[in-house]
Amino acid sequence: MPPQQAPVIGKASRRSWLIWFTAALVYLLSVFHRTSFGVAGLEAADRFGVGAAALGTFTVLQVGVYAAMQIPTGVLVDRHGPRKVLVAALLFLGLGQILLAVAHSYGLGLLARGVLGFGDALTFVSVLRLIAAHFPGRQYAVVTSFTTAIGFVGNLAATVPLTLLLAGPGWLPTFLVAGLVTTLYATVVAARVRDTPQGHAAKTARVDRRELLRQVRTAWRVPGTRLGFWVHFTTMFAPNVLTLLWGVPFLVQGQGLAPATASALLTVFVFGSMLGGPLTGALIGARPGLRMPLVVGYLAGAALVWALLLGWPGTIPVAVLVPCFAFLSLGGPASMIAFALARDYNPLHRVGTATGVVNVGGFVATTITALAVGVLLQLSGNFRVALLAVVVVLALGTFRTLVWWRRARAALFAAQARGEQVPVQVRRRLWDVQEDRQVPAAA
Ligand SMILES: N[C@@H](Cc1c[nH]cn1)C(=O)NCC(=O)O
Repeated sequence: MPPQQAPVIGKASRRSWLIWFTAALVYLLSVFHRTSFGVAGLEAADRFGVGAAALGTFTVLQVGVYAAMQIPTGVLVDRHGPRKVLVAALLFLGLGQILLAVAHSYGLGLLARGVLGFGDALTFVSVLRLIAAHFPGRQYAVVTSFTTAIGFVGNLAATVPLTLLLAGPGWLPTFLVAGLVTTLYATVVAARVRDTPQGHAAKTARVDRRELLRQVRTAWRVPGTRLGFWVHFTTMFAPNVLTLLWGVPFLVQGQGLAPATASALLTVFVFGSMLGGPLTGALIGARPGLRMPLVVGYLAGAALVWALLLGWPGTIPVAVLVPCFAFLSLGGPASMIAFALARDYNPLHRVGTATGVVNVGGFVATTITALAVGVLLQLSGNFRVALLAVVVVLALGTFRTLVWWRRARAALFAAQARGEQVPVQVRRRLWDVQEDRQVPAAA
């Protein structure tokens, strides 16, 4: 087992904030590259000579690679430290974008987005691991939410500014410069980032595959990690499915809106998350006991929103769509609660792995739902029927979240009874598992 690192007590230093900011800019670049296909899609279709279905493959491939790489990323971060993994992330992101700049065939385009998805997958978990090492527990949620807010600047840069660059200098110079800048930024990260306030993480001995699997299994068995997985699964997939793939087709083909109006409506998700993230982070940082009530409140509200969207007779007015999307945009900030659970219920040397496990949840749910919506749309030709896939995944995720909330609480009661320190003090309720059926303790 790797040596334990001391958690930060008191306040984070100025140096830790600078290190975090340097790493958060990697996440900004990552989100910029991830979302750049949103506005480059039509030009890509022209360049590669493909239709809309083939374009959808780019998104599914990218999200699929991202999801598949989360657990390996967590393990890599715990073994080698976030600095090295962030440097690797920038090199893959840069290479992917440079390949895309010069690609003229669909095959090379797909390879480029796959490489880019690989680099993207290495980023977020590394930044969260860095935050866990550099900041005290009570600041974790708020610094994490600042990170995602910075990520949304990358998302915004990939909208109008990228459209202007593609229309002006064009595809090759735009993506080439974006790729080169990203690659060069790796030198800054290598020079400035430190894994822990003391320097680099203590070197861990080489561990074999069985030991790595044991590390993943141990993280997965912790009720707090499992709860985090289901919280992430259930809260963030619907905003993702709408913003990454089906939002524009639903609004244009299903609701008869102009493409420009549809794109403008989807920015509600960006601004909602940018505002909601720091608010949620500050709230749960100050009152960790509110974490699960907030998740359950969001899930109940999301069920109502989907009932309204899918049950609305005829065309849904924009005045209804805007508040509905604003509410759904809070799914991203709510999903950050999942990472706070992973951080609180795992020792620091396993936080990367647990974070990776949790992050698989939302992206697996996104991939499954995006594919299911496509299949149902093909079969029915009706968006209301196709989007029922969202409702089914929401119901499944809510059920599993409630099951694991109850189990995680039982583990907390058991730990409290043993006199152990627990992240949140909880009082037994009528619906809690009874004492004679307690499950093993978290962490
Ligand atoms: N929960 C998201 C981030 C988020 C926050 N607000 C809206 N979205 C997440 O898991 N992000 C991972 C990533 O790589 O972006």
